[in-house]
Amino acid sequence: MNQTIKIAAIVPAAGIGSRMQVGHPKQYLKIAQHTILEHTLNKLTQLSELNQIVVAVSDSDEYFKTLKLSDKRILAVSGGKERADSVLNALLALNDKQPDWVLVHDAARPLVTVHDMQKLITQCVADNEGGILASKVKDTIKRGESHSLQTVPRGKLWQALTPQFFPYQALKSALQQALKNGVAITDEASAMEWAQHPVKLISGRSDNIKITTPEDYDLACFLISKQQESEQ
Ligand SMILES: Nc1ccn([C@@H]2O[C@H](COP(=O)(O)OP(=O)(O)OP(=O)(O)O)[C@@H](O)[C@H]2O)c(=O)n1
Ligand SMILES: C[C@](O)(CO)[C@H](O)COP(=O)(O)O
Repeated sequence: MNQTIKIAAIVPAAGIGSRMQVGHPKQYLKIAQHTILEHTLNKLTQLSELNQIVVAVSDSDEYFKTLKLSDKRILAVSGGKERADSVLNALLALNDKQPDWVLVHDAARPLVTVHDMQKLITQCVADNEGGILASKVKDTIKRGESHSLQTVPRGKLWQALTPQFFPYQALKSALQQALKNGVAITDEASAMEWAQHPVKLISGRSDNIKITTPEDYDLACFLISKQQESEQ
């Protein structure tokens, strides 16, 4: 990796975790003695390619300051109303650092592997194109509400994961313009697609799950124990 390339990570961690139904932000649920956010940051801090790690936290967050985070690259900024607002706040906070690339990774995805993140970075930098980790759809997909209306052809369907990795200036501009135009943005790639920038699809592990509901938490507890066993 060219050492002159400046890469910053952004961790959206300002959500309330309503679908987890635990009464506090899910990123502070404990798994194997550490919070989900700490597990996620532990993965990111293994990337020597990162110059900064900007964590977007809610202004009402009382938990982040209690974490024992020793990595000097970690910086907290205010999150926003929606995930995209939190990411944009973090992008604006990086204005003085002017990174070349940003790696945006959900706090709620602690299962990501360092290998997958390095693969994403390497392939995007080599091709000078932004991209995302994604997992090819494996199930039959139906469209409908109470009844199936259609079986959706799945040959070209992917589940978007994170990290999502884009040139800093292009992403900041695309996200600002997309939000100003009222575009529905649920990930960084949707803003880049709207702005007609390329979005590479880099195959990532399907167990890089987003912990959203109670059953995701139970699965993540098992998966993290397996990851820790394999690291011993
Ligand atoms: N205003 C927001 C909303 C979400 N996130 C972050 O974006 C990631 C993915 O969002 P999601 O899984 O939807 O988390 P929540 O919004 O907390 O969950 P819910 O939708 O169930 O409330 C999470 O790490 C979450 O903390 C954020 O930084 N700022
Ligand atoms: C960014 C993301 O994790 C990609 O799948 C997803 O869009 C986040 O969606 P959420 O509704 O904010 O959890």
